[in-house]
Amino acid sequence: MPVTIFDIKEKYRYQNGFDSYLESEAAPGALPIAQNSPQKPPLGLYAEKLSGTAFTAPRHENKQSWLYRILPSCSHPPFIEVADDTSSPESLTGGKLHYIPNQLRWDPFDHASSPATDFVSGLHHIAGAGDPTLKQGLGMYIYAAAKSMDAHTAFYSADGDLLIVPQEGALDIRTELGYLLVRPMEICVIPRGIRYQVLLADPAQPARGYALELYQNHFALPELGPIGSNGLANARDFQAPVAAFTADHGTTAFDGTTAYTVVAKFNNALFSTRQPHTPFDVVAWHGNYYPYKYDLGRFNTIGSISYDHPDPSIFTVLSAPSERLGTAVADFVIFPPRWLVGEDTFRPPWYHRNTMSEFMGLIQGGYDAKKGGAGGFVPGGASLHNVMSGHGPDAESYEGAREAELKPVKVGGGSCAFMFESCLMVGVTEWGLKRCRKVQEGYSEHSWGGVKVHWTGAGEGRGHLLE
Ligand SMILES: O=C(O)Cc1cc(O)ccc1O
Ligand SMILES: [Fe+2]
Repeated sequence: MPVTIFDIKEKYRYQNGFDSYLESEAAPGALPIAQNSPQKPPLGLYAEKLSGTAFTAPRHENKQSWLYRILPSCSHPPFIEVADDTSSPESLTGGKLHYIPNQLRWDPFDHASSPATDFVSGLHHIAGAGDPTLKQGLGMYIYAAAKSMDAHTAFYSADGDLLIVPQEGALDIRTELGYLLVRPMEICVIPRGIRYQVLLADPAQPARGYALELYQNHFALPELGPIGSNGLANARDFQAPVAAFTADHGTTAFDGTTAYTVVAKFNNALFSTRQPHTPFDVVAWHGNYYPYKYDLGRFNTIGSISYDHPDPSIFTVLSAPSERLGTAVADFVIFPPRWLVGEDTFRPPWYHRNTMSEFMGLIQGGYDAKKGGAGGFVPGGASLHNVMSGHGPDAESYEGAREAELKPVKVGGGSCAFMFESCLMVGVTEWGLKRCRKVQEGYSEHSWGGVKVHWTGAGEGRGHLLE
């Protein structure tokens, strides 16, 4: 049957709200009224709770959802570890982490080299910190997929919440809780444990992008302080799916004729099991633990309308707090097109050494502090400026901005860079340093080797006490 616009609209209906309490049923009467687990849930469904925080987490942090499904997700044979050959391009494990103070930049990462590579086999661990077994830290990933995941395969991660940033190719993501269409310039978050399948929205358009896995805590909207009650990413612009299910449940859960594969990411290793029933059999759900998407074009950018370049925290879309107030394990920050009007101001980012680490990527266009083109900072590439690794505009961008006429300028029309910023020192995997073969030789020399001396003062000096 040809797919019609009506089908597409039905498939991608959303409910709006960040951290809201939502509910959806794909068959009338599937949600129990006024209780969660009746003796016999409606329509012969099973009730299953999915928790995203400890049962006893404070109310304002508590995240749970109730799923009403045809069969419970425990009904599967044991998981078996998938052999991981780290020399294979399909290896998720990036290898040991290397901690180095040098500035690093990567050319655009390759698209999938094999037509058989899907989202899971094309997911590469590039950098990270901490440990999923301790639920501490984060992992950063690059993905490249040439094809949709098999229609009978679902994936989940026990390691954390995955923030996906498509750079090329729209993703049609089927989750247990419903569908999300995520195009470049949109992002989504799939919480820990939720099973999903990543399909290419256009099978002719291979997908490539970035991802961040949060081993601890969950993303929240940043505080707005004096900005007030609206601004940056507004809660109502986050979209959650509506329930969508298929009734394909085999005969018994353990009969030999297995039809569906479930792949689990567990401590950065992959395990799989096969079961006769589809994991996408959730007929209804309610709760505040759900996958969501956000269109970066809806970001309400705020900046200086007087002078000086503010901290990039004003561009924070989502923030995952650490235990320390105001300090994030992971901030997701974007640099969208915006007006620069600052008077007597060096408008690009200042030179800096940061206690936080900064992993940056470019979704489209250019970035005002770095030259583009071959060997520059280009879409699909990345950079890492680790804890206290000095950086800032390259020499060329500095000279340009120093001399620029300070009229109002729209910077970055049609462009969008982003940053995964973390309070943790970030290690780079073997894949990131070597196997991907994208590290730019001489990045720091090309960028800052040529910074000019503009000093106009004397050859020596010493501070004097005021008399
Ligand atoms: O390093 C970067 O390009 C990211 C960045 C941007 C900015 O406007 C201020 C500080 C900062 O780290
Ligand atoms: Fe920076």
